[in-house]
Amino acid sequence: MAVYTVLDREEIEAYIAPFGIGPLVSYEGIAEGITNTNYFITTDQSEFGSELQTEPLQHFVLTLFEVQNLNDLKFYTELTTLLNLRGLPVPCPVRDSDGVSLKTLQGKPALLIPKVPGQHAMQPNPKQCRELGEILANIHRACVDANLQHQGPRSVEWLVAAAAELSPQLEEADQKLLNDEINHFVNLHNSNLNLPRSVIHGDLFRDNALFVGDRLAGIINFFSASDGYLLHDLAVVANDWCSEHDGSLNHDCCDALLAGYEKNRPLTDDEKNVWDDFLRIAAVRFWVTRLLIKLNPSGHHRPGGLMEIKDPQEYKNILIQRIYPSED
Ligand SMILES: Nc1ncnc2c1ncn2[C@@H]1O[C@H](COP(=O)(O)OP(=O)(O)OP(=O)(O)O)[C@@H](O)[C@H]1O
Ligand SMILES: N[C@@H](CCO)C(=O)O
Repeated sequence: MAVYTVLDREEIEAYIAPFGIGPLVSYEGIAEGITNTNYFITTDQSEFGSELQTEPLQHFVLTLFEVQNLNDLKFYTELTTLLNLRGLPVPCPVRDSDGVSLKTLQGKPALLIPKVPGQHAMQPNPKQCRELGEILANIHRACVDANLQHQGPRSVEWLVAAAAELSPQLEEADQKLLNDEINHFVNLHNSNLNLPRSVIHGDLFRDNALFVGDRLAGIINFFSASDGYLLHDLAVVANDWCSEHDGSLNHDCCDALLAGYEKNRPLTDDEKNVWDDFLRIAAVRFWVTRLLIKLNPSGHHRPGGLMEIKDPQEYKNILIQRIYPSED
């Protein structure tokens, strides 16, 4: 569940009033998500629309941030507004008449974001992967053009320190797997990689995109966007969107993802040379974050309960399959 902070009708009505989005019709806590508190909000905008307006009800997501810091949220607003203005399917926070979007509710930072229609593609097809690749490339191009910069907490140094903390808690075989991969990554990182970098989404899993049929309606959850290799973003997507149950790569989906991406931003030769390494790095990164939560759940409490624990084994399987791909 992800309603850590419970809101009542009066609180929500008072919060949305300055945004001029019409009176509250309904609200409902969102069960999905693990980090923040989210509510779906429906308002009636008929008083603002013409008689020709066919859909007076408007839908939003009200997010209360349980962990993000204000600096990250200001950057999130700047980034999503820029991408939205570039015509990309990325919703950005609603502003009040003074141009303010970030306010507090129950003492926590909060944002009101238009709801994207559609469903998460939990079993994506190649067409959807291709579409995602095309849009991801355009997001990367927009970030490079705007020369955005924002430091995130998940640096190489963080990964090395996290692995060192985890290692003694793992079985011998897993310790070796983790330490070998970290060494492999550090060696690669120190080899003067000359790869394009910019701000990246960093967590573009299937539950952070919505499709109407095969059309990508929107990408959400840019809350941890920060500086990184563009190729890392693409590898995170490939691992989550293009893996079979045993972790092996679904080549139809992955080829479609890469073809869509390269239509709008061809990979450089240097990027192609390290693609397989980046799939491994992206797998280790999520194996580590999931292990950290699983092995230290008390460090991940929220006001209303414990965070959902995502399965580290899934990412260990993906990692093993990227190192030793099974025969097709
Ligand atoms: N703008 C939006 N439009 C449509 N649905 C949304 C939107 N924002 C959030 N949701 C829905 O709410 C769910 C939870 O949101 P989100 O993924 O941001 O949760 P979180 O707990 O903040 O993040 P995470 O689970 O990735 O750590 C999403 O999976 C999605 O189904
Ligand atoms: N997408 C992440 C959780 C949020 O960062 C995971 O599946 O491990």
